[in-house]
Amino acid sequence: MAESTNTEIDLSQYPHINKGLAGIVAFSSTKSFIDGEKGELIYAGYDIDTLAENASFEEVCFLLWNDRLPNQEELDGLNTKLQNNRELPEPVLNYIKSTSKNAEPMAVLRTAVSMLGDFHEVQTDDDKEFRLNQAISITAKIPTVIAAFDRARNGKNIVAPLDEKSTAYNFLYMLNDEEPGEKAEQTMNLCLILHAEHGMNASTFTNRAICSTESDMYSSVTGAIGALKGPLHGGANQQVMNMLMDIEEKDADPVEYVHGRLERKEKIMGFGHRVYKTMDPRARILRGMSKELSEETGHENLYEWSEAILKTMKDEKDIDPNVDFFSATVYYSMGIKPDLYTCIFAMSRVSGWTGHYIEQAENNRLVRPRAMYVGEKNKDWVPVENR
Ligand SMILES: CC(=O)SCCNC(=O)CCNC(=O)[C@H](O)C(C)(C)COP(=O)(O)OP(=O)(O)OC[C@H]1O[C@@H](n2cnc3c(N)ncnc32)[C@H](O)[C@@H]1OP(=O)(O)O
Ligand SMILES: O=C([O-])CC(=O)C(=O)O
Repeated sequence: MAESTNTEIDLSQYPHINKGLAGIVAFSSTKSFIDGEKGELIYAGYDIDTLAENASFEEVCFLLWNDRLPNQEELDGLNTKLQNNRELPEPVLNYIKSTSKNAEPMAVLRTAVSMLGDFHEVQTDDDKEFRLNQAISITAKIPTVIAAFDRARNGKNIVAPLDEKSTAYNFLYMLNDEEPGEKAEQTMNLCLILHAEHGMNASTFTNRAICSTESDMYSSVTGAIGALKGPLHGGANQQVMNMLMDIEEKDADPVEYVHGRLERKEKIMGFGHRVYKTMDPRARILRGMSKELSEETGHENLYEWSEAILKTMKDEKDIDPNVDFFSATVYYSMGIKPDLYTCIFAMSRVSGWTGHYIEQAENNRLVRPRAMYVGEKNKDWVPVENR
């Protein structure tokens, strides 16, 4: 065995270490502000409640890409561009058709967005215009990928995107092959607004780190999708639904169920947040939607269990729900399959990711933090036959 001759770490090289980069401010940004103590969220100057009440997802996209709201002409222009960019290139569609029935939707989305990079827009002289065109193209195509995959894996015909209507309407239309009602469109629009942007979360950080190497937007969004997929981030919404389904299958009492998981030191998905120390304002809005939709669709039990879980988590751990907790029952009430929930998150968050990409590219510095080396040093080389 090689002998270690030096395990001392020169701490002067490392002023501090922040596991998980907690509390580290690495970028300045105009995209969003979060007050974790008050439970406040602002996108480019507008409170989330104001946007939830008044905006369309497309207006939020414009806001995140331009730091201001569009006038009517600009909004019409953006809507037309999004509508005209929804179709997928044939090879991407063929890939989606070729995926296995059991493929993870987020993995398919990640690969499809990566493939879309092969068909990227023509570089224009104006970098900003080029980046905006790419942001529009990716944002327009993600719903088509998700709907096409879901229909292909179920042996159903793939529904071509509409060249009219909102992102929310078109997505539900492609997914179900029927025109959505006004309520369904409004609900989906609201969900897209609520998930669009959230500061330096793990996927946006990943996206900015990739952008900082002067890599392209498709690579950044592909990486971000990979980061969002994990259950500690966007993947939690699917896990919330799995938990509710598990409670149903086991005919369990939700309070005892949560106690059991906490005793086993398991996390309850949809709870806790790195920044919020109170109720996530998006969860507050989604909570109301969940109640209303659960009652309307006869899934009151799921909403009641959610409330029982919320109370137990507050009483036992003083931990509040995050955006992923009530979004699960909202999507369920809309008849959407649980394994698509994180994809719908990505369909919205792509607006924030691409907004941050544009911001990073316009004021770039390579993202390159340090790691504290805690391994050994000065080991002697031992030839392979002697190890
Ligand atoms: C869109 C989003 O990404 S929102 C977040 C979605 N993710 C989830 O819902 C997954 C469940 N939640 C979590 O895992 C965490 O709360 C995170 C990852 C979101 C935040 O993590 P961190 O800021 O690193 O907090 P950390 O995981 O260290 O938790 C602090 C303490 O609270 C506990 N805790 C935090 N969240 C939970 C939870 N959901 N269930 C049970 N205990 C929890 C931890 O066990 C830890 O306790 P300890 O100090 O006794 O060890
Ligand atoms: O901010 C975070 O860490 C996670 C989150 O809520 C989000 O990305 O919406």
